Amino acid sequence: MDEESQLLLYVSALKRCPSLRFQSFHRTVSTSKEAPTETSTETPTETPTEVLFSEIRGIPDSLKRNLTDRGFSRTTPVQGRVIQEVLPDNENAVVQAKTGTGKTLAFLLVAIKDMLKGKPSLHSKKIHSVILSPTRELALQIFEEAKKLTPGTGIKTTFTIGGNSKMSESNSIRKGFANILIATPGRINDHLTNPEVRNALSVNSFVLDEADRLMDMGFADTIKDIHRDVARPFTRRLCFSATMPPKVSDVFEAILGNKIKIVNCLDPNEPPTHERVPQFVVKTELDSLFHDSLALLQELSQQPSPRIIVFLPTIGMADFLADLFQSQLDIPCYALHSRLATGERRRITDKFRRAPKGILFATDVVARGMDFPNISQVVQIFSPSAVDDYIHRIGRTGRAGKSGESYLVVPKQEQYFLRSLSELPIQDYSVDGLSDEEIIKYNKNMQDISSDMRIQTLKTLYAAKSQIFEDRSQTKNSNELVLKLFGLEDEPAAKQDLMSSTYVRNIINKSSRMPDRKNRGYRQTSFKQSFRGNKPYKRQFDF
Ligand SMILES: Nc1ncnc2c1ncn2[C@@H]1O[C@H](COP(=O)(O)OP(=O)(O)OP(=O)(O)O)[C@@H](O)[C@H]1O
Repeated sequence: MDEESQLLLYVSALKRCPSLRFQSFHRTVSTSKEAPTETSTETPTETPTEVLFSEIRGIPDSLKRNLTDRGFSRTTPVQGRVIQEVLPDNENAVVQAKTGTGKTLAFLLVAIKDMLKGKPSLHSKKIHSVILSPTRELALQIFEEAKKLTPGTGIKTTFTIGGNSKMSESNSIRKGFANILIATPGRINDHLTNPEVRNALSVNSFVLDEADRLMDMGFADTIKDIHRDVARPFTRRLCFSATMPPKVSDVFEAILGNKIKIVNCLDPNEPPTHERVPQFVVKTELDSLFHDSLALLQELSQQPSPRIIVFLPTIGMADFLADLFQSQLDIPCYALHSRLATGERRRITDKFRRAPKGILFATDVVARGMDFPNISQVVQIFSPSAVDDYIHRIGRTGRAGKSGESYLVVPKQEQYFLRSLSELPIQDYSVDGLSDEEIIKYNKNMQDISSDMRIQTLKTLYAAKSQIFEDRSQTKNSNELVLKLFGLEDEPAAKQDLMSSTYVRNIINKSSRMPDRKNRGYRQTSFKQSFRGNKPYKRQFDF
């Protein structure tokens, strides 16, 4: 079968097989003459994947010095594969490797090599590499990585992200202070309406980090628009992520065209998460979810250097639990989400990054790509929206060969989600309950939070977790349990306030109209209305 049909076979297979992931392919559908075009389900290639940076040809001594200064002597497997299979030529590539394995440095090395073109340093006022990130925090992190990598190369790096001064960004670009531009999609798309910015482009590499997330976040058309404005015939397109579900294939086709090299570092015989990250599940009742979460965090806080990230389903929940738990956890608690101003987000991110111990209560704004050093545990309270989210969240710990642990605290109403994790090595875990004294303190802390705040937070939970309340056989019970969870069971005014929300009422009424869950295949609710009324619900991405 010729190479062109290999590629068509591959992309159409991606569309046909919903469960297909790149694991079953490696170095496939490359239409480059010199690379093999076999389609195989074997384990990744035997190419030696960990090479010494000092032995790599094609990167200048200044770059090698900067790597040594970072304490990096040899590549990680994904870096080794990318350096040997992607760096030498100018092909587009899709690279998949587990979380925390050094994908950032891999694509930066390619971008730098592509713009230096064999010269030891660059003297240019043009943008030669555009790197897209789904979140501001990740864009800033990539920016910091690039700045540490480029001293002595003449390469200048800048970023454009929402919440940052657009004028200063535009000046940097127009005055030629940017050869590498790291951006979030919305902001760069704004800048590209400026002809002076477009004239500054001579892009050798167009990189999508967390590529599947970028295409999944409703950005697909924006990504295509940016690609149309940024890419030139000589531009190399690179897509990187730990997960690459097939739903991104049509956008891939639009961006990657018909010359794709697939570099897959996942072993199909291994789970997609780190074997170094033991995974546990705490099964709990809805009304004791906070109690059990607090008890777990108290237990984890006793270890020598507890640095924990707790993922919550909504912004309100992140703020609420950081506030509620702080006085019963003897380590600093931080809340991070997209409703904070960019400056505040940077301050909290930096503070937690430097803290010897602490707990970061966050939404998925830090679920992907974020590299906080020495995260001892990841705790997810409520189930994530999808298996990929579960994998990326876990990937915040166990990075760069370090150890870590993962805990999922899930109420009975969401334990169906565990079926989608059945291939992962998750063990049951039970926490010791809070002592009577701690329960008294907890209840006081809960009552110290205004019932308005508790109601508002509870409403966000209805919005994000409507499926918990849709099951008619459990709705009445679930409504009572969440009121108890928020200490509102004895506050009729609060119940009244909750029921005054159109959205909440619609969910509860909807469940009364729906057949019992046992008579219908469970499906993820794609709710039609925001809880602020009958406006069409636009999935709010918290980034
Ligand atoms: N060659 C190397 N040697 C040692 N450490 C490395 C090397 N390359 C990267 N690292 C470190 O490994 C950690 C993870 O790197 P990085 O954040 O790029 O992983 P990733 O694969 O992009 O993760 P994610 O999938 O979560 O985005 C970082 O702390 C980075 O500094």
